[in-house]
Amino acid sequence: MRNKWIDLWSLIRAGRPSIVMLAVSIFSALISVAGTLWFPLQTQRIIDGLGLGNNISTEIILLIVTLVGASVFSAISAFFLAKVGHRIVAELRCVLTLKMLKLPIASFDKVGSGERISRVVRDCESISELTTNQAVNLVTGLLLLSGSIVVLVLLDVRLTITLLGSIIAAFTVMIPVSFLLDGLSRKVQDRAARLSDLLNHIFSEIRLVKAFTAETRESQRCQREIEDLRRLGMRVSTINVALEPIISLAMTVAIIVILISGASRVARGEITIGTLTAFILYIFNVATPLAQLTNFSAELQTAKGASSRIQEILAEVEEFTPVSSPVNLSGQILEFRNVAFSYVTDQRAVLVDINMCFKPGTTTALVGVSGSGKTTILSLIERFYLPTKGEILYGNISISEFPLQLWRGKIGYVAQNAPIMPGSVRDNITYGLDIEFTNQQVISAAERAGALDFIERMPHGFETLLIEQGNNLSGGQRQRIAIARMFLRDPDILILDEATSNLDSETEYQVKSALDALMRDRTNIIVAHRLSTIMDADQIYFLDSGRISGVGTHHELLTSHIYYARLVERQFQKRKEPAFTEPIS
Ligand SMILES: Nc1ncnc2c1ncn2[C@@H]1O[C@H](COP(=O)(O)OP(=O)(O)OP(=O)(O)O)[C@@H](O)[C@H]1O
Repeated sequence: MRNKWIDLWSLIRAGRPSIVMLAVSIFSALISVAGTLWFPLQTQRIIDGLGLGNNISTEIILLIVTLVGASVFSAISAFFLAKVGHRIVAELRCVLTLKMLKLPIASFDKVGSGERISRVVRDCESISELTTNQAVNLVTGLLLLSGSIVVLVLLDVRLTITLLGSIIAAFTVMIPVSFLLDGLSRKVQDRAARLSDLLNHIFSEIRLVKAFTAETRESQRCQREIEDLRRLGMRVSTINVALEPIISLAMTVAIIVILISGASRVARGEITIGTLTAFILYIFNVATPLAQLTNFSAELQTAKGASSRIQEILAEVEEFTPVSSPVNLSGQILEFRNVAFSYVTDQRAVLVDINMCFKPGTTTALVGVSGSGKTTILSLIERFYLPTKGEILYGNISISEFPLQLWRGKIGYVAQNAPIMPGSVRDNITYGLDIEFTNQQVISAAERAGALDFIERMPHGFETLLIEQGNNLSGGQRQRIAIARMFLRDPDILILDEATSNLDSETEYQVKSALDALMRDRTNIIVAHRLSTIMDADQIYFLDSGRISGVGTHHELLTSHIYYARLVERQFQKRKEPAFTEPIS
């Protein structure tokens, strides 16, 4: 079990709080608290002075200066603490985001993106709440409480005991209620997060929802969450509604108790009327910090939970990358030697005894039924995962020995759905490339990818913003943007996960010619779905349940591999009746 205090403290330290700002803030808080402590005493002097018929104008000016000064310094203190707090959170969010980006893909298989977003947004916010508002309250509250008690004891011990007794009695009632409230508030937070997760899923898959006319079903699913949230919210409000009269009743009782016992002592001449007034004013100086401290303890629990979750992520092992590259990373043979692989989330063997060879200047197609392990092979080449057994070699050196950035920089990956990142067309074409490209280079890449025409027709050309997931682009246009990116990247190894979706013949022709140009003189590895691609390949690996069951050219496999022949017939000659009925694997 991790120590939550250490987790929280190390996170706050990781946020690199400014010592100077903290010092300014605490110094201002001290001045403000001194003013707040002083003003009841000043009021006492004014009242007692009035009773004695003294001139009190200087005292009144002093009171005003004290009150205004206390407020100004309280604001300065709160401002600087807030500044420190926000810096801590911003720093934490950056550290956490960078850390998550450095985690291996396997880590994302275990924890979904929704939960990760919640760590960066919500958990960091809890720590922000603690380090900004709550820390301000804690510092000023503790100072005010201890200072008030000292002044009260100096003024009158008996009345102090009466005042503290009545306030503590009131808080004894309030503390369990506020803990109940805290538990409920946390439930509200969790349910709100569930609702936002659900909404996130629904809206990111809005096409699926609409295609299956599932609007009513999804809206009912949301309604259930919204209803639960409403019920919880109502319970919080009911308790709050009950708590407020309890607090004001407790304060009234405390004032009445002080007034009664104080008045009798004034009558006996043991204290002045000014002292009694000061005591009444101090009730607020004692009660307010106590309420703040109760709140602080609840927020502290939330922040401790949040910091443990954040620390869990920070403790995860990042992708391994050696620091130096021993060889020239170009034009070498890429080879799989006895590779086996299983995903950590599912111990099943996904790849078994894979031996493959990809030569520079050739095109290799990976073919097989869905789930046979083609994409997994691409992921291993990209080093998204490490083989469970065996080795992947480049120029006879294990690819795990190359610095990750250098290795991935040699590879160009055109994914099936050609993902688009938020930003302009230009940003997307130059995505992930460190070198600055001239406009002419970007235009030429777009032209070679067959994308220039449609980009120029867009409202702002290369500066047109592509909305989320490239929804303002067609599938073929997205692919051509991805191909243009590859022309700039100029990789040695080109990996293509061919789109399964059908493009119209004109677009397919454009994409194919762009790809042909891109593939020239590279090591091309294609997960192939189109017959034309397969026929053009120099060699084909046929995958069957994670094993290679055939290798050769299209014509060789057609005659030697019955499953290949059947797959070709079934997948690519769809107009004909399938020639067989039994499953392929
Ligand atoms: N992230 C993952 N975690 C666990 N299992 C996975 C993961 N990705 C894929 N698998 C499993 O590994 C096996 C091979 O999947 P893979 O995606 O490599 O197949 P594929 O041949 O590319 O399929 P398709 O042609 O449908 O894309 C499948 O059984 C799949 O369920």
